[in-house]
Amino acid sequence: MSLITENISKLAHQHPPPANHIYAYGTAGFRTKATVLDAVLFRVGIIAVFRSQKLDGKAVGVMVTASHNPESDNGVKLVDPHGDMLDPSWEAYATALANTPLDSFASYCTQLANTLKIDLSKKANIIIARDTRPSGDSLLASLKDGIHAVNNGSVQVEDYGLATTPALHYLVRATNSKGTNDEYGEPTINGYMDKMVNAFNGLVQGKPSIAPLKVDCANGIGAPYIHDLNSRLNRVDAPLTLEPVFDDTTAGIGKLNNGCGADHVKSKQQLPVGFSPTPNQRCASLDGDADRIVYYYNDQRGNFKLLDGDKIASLLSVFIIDLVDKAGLSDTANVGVVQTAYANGCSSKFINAQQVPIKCVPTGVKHLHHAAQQYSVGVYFEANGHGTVLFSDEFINLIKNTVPVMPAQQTALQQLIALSEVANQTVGDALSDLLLVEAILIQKQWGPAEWDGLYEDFPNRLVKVTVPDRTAFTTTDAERKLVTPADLQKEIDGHVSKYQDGRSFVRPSGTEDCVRVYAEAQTRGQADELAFKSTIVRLCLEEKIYSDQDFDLIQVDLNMGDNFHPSFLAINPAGTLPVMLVPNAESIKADRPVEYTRISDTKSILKFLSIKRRSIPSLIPLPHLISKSDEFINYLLSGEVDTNFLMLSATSPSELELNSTRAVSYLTSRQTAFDRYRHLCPVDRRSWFESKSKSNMDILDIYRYRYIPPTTTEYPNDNIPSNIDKPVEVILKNRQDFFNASKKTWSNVASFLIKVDNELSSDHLSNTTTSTEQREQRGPWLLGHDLTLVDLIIVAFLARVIADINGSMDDEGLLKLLNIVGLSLCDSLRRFWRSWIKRPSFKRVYLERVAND
Ligand SMILES: CC(=O)N[C@H]1[C@@H](OP(=O)(O)O)O[C@H](CO)[C@@H](O)[C@@H]1O
Repeated sequence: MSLITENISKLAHQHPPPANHIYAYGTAGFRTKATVLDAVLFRVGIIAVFRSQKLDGKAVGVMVTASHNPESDNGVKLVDPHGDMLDPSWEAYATALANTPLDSFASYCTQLANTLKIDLSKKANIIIARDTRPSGDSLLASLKDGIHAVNNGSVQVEDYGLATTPALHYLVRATNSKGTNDEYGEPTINGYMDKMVNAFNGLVQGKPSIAPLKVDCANGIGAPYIHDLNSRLNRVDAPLTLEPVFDDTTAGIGKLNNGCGADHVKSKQQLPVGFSPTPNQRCASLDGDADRIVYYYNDQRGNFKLLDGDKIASLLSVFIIDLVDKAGLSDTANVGVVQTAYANGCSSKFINAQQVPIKCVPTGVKHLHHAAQQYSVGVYFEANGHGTVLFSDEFINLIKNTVPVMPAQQTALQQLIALSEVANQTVGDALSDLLLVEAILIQKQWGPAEWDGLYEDFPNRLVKVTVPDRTAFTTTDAERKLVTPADLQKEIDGHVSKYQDGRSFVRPSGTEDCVRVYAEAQTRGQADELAFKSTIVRLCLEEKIYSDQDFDLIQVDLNMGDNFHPSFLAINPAGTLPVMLVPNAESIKADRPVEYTRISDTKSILKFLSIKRRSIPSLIPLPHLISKSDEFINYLLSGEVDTNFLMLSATSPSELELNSTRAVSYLTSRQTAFDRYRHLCPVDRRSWFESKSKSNMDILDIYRYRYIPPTTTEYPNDNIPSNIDKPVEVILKNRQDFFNASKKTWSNVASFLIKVDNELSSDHLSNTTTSTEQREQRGPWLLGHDLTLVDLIIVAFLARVIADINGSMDDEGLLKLLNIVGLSLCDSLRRFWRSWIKRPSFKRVYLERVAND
């Protein structure tokens, strides 16, 4: 037996493994109850030395942490010399070593060293650190025992004590690259902080400050780091201040990740326990080793709003793609986003709409990291907030060597360089992500609601299911489809097909003994997305019994500004909905490419649909009632009671505040669409496009600047943001005009409802006065017994306005509307509404979606 084998054997016996325990080096290294980890840590010490020796003495890292798990857990993971995760081929050796019986352990080590052709006399360099868990100290001692078991006198250990996981990754890369052409930074914690903070300062220099950020440190190692970061940021005129909370790192009192931290916030979709931020206060939570971060806020109505890894990736990718554009590099560089199956469908839709490619990979950061390396700039994030932005070496060379020809290009290049230095290039890093997000928010002067407004998440659920054997579940297509158990996927598909935009998948967890079931569907707030005029057409299709085979229904997402996309403008240059394309029969018969006729005004579409289905009762009014019908239809389509404006309207400062979240969200995503599609807009539509963009921006400004007090003398001056780009008088005047226009529109609604109610209770079938009884019998529709187009238009209007005031599609909903506009009674209108809500067409267009919620 060699001296080393003897030494390993002797020390291994001081760290015996517990009986009947199987360990696996999973997505996050070894992770389990701290009480059964002693032997694992010892053995990881040995594999770390082997790894370093195999790589000619390059430094490898060992981090002792169980990240977001409870305080009683612990874990360990290895870091390769470039600062990334352990090479997957070595995960199997680590697993084998951890599970080898004590008696054969020393000989297995020698055998493994032989197989891997490791020269045990070579030097090794190990960098270690741990998080704040009470078990950390003794586990670190076991790790050191393992390292020294292979010590031939040339094994170097650098112990950084308490550190975050990403800082350790940084230290490993910085140590190995020191003195080379690719020097990553000073290999100290100070160097790590300095690199990020200096680059951040460059990004925000001269920008006005934004509100302080509350940072929940999960009572973990992030706490001292956030305090340190704050003191580094805290210079005169600093645009950012951090306010740490949950920063008690006293070990052993059970506070770590308990009721706080990123995992609590993300998985429970709740604030940390006992934390009550003020409305619109920007907050962030780190996890126990500060490699994850999620943001959130409570809106004005007290609703909790999560800004998770998907929202962070969206914010970053939009910002970066814009800089790459401005730097004149869009043709040479590719920006991509990497997500997992857990990414919310809306985030993928949003990112796709920015023409940024998305790659979906299996869960686990190593997969994301690897895929992101394929892009010039790869943004990767798990929905849980673990991620970063990778800049390829070629791209870094490109931005450093491009000679700018314009000041804007120079700024963009400088900002890209700074971003690449703020972003941790080795692993997801809560601190670095925080600085990236904050730099963008400072540049845009955005609060959380504006950021949140990029898109609205599909509602979703993530459920853990304990099964007897999770290995029975195997998947394909980046874990989005089950291969086994047989037929389960078919069943899932069957369920999913019943939901619009539904998506669901089941996969075995890589870190816990369970399978995870994820589901999302487009069920909330759909009424908002429904264009009033488009639902009239859908009602008409239902009333005239058109089947699915008769038409293709394509939904255009107004929330995302899809109606300003060049492909939509090619169909309808007016950018309005609905629009109908009717294939030209001659072209079909002549067997040439099908030509279409476009019908883009609601009235003509309705007439077309009604006339084409003659066998079914006509919706066209009798000739002598046409002018009456037109009077109502023309009014509703005239814009006097514009439903899109009503949705955004506010008649007073308090309503402005109350509506701000929804309005800012809607207006910001539209503004993003304008900015995105501007250069693609056909020349002859440019001035129209700009006027649309301007009126959108004007209303957005009214909401964004809602904090500016009406008379500046009454309030302290610091209530006025220093970055406003309009004179205060103009802002105040626009706001007042907006209140007036809102009041006028709502009063038009009231007058219109009274008019409809009067009309419904009058008799225009004959000039003779009818008794009340006869009136009751004359049918609930506006023109009498027969349902006509005007009824469709009125009910679609009612449904849209009721949805916008969060009313229900029943009697209560109408009463709520009547109450808001100050009307009572309106019996005939209520009867009209009740008749509608019973109709199958109404149920299909409005209620089936709600039922899915
Ligand atoms: C749904 C989810 O959040 N899964 C987490 C969790 O993996 P599972 O394989 O799902 O247990 O832990 C991993 C390691 O921290 C993390 O990368 C991953 O995102």
